[in-house]
Amino acid sequence: MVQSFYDCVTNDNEILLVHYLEGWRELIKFMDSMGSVFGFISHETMTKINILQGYLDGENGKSYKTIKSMINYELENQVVNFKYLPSKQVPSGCRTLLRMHRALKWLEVFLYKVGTSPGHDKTSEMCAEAYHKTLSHYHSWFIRQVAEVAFLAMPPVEDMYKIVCVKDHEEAKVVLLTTVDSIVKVYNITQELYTINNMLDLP
Ligand SMILES: CCCCCCCCCCCCC/C=C/[C@@H](O)[C@H](COP(=O)(O)O)NC(=O)CCCCCCCCCCCCCCC
Repeated sequence: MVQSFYDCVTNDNEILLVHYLEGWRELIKFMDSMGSVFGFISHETMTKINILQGYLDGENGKSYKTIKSMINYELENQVVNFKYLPSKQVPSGCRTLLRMHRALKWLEVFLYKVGTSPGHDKTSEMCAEAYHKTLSHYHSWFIRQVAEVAFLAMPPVEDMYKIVCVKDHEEAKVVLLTTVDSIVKVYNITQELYTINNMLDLP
C-alpha cells in the first residue's frame, strides 16, 4: 500500500491514477481483515474505485493517466457537473476521486494518531476523532451515525499492529509515519489541483 502511494507520484509531481487505485485496493484489504462490520465502507470505496477504473479502461483511458490529465480532459469535455449530480450518468472521475481524496485526509490523520500515541489502545476513539476532524463534514447525519457504530468495532491497537505486520509501537511508528508521509504528498498535490480548478465542492 505504501509502495503504491509512493509510486503514484512522478518526478514531475503528477499522480498516476493506476497506482492511486492500487493503493486504495490495498487499503480495502486491510479494512476487510478488520471484520464484516466494515463491509459497507469497503463496498462504498470499491464502487468509487470501479468508476475510476472504468474510465481508465475506457476509450478515453489515456486522458485518465494522471489526476491532472483527468481534470483537464473532463473540464474540456464538460464531463464535470458543478451544479448537481446527474442521476442517469456515471459520475465524473473528478467528483468520484474527490470523495476518495477527502477520505485520504481521514486516513492521514488517523494513521498519524495511531503512530504517535504510544500506549493509547482505543483505536475506535482515535478513528472517531480523526473522522470528526475531517470526513464527517461531508457526510449526512445518517451516514455519520452508521460510521460511529462501525468505529466501535475497530480492533484494539495490538490487532492493528498485526494487521500492518509490526510487533510493537516502535515498529508501528516507523511504518505508519512513512505511510503518512506518502499519503500527505499525494493529498497535497491533489488538493492543489482541485483548488486551482475550483473543484473542492463538486456535488
Ligand atoms: C477500518 C476503519 C474504517 C473507518 C473508515 C472511516 C470512514 C468512514 C466513512 C464511512 C462512510 C461510507 C459510507 C458512504 C459514504 C458516502 O455517502 C460518501 C459520499 O459519496 P457520494 O457523494 O457518492 O454519496 N462516500 C465517501 O465519503 C467515500 C468514503 C470512503 C471511505 C474510505 C475509508 C477507507 C478506509 C481505509 C481503512 C484502512 C485502514 C488501515 C489500517 C492500517
